[in-house]
Amino acid sequence: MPNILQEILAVKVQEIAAARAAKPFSTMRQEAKAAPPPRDFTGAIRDRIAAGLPAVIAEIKKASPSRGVLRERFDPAAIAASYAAHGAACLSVLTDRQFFAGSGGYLEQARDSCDLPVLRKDFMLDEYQVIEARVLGADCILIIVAVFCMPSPLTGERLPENEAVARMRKLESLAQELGMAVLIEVHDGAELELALQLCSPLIGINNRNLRTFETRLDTTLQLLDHIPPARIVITESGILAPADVKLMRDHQVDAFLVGEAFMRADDPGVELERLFGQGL
Ligand SMILES: O=C(O)c1ccccc1NCC(=O)[C@H](O)[C@H](O)COP(=O)(O)O
Repeated sequence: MPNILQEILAVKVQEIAAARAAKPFSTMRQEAKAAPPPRDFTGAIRDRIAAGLPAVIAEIKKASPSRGVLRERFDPAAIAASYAAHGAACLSVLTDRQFFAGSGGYLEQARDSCDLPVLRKDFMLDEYQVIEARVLGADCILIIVAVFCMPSPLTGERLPENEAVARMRKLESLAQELGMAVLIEVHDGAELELALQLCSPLIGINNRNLRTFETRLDTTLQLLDHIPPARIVITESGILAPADVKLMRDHQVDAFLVGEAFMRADDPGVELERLFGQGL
């Protein structure tokens, strides 16, 4: 039985093939030149931390495979404006349609309604998606290391480690060439070893196991000591209460990626302040 990540990747492979057939890579490259200039995603996080504040990447997602529909009344522009008014450092917008009810249009609407840098939250496999992210206006892409450690949806074979790293490096260099930041996401020690072979400073530790959905904040605490101080640790998933924020900050984790807690609230920005305290 394929796990959810494998199911998602199988769909991505088809989506990428269809997108490439509809608009070639070279045309997308041209379109990327006309995209709005990138905003400094890493800088926004560093500035918050340097000021002694939590750096919150506030997520915009209508639904998820583990939770179903999170928010019926879904207006990405209004949510982004509320996040900006209540102290978010950056946005994360789900663009996957089939599993998260997202879209590239949501990213554009969110980015247009504020001046925060935006992460395109999707399952990146191919350079085409990186260019597409920039065309949409994204300032950061996500590289999920688990994606490159899975058996391929096409061949059923697992990539050797050096090949997995080479593929991730290709995506990372293209993103950097286009002026975007890269958030590298890991869930365990083996993935972290591969992530540290890339050069982006942003290391996301996903507390959620994307194969089983089990979410444990301990995941961040266990991996922390293995991350060199030059990298910025971002704890992702399952941050629901002020006590979760305190636990992380007590361990010097000051950057957060939060979705569900905000999406379930009447006003996501007000919930951000409630969770992280006023004065952001
Ligand atoms: O959330 C899921 O169900 C999920 C399933 C498969 C792949 C990824 C998935 N989620 C992406 C995320 O990691 C979260 O959107 C993000 O970290 C925010 O988490 P949360 O605050 O718990 O919404």
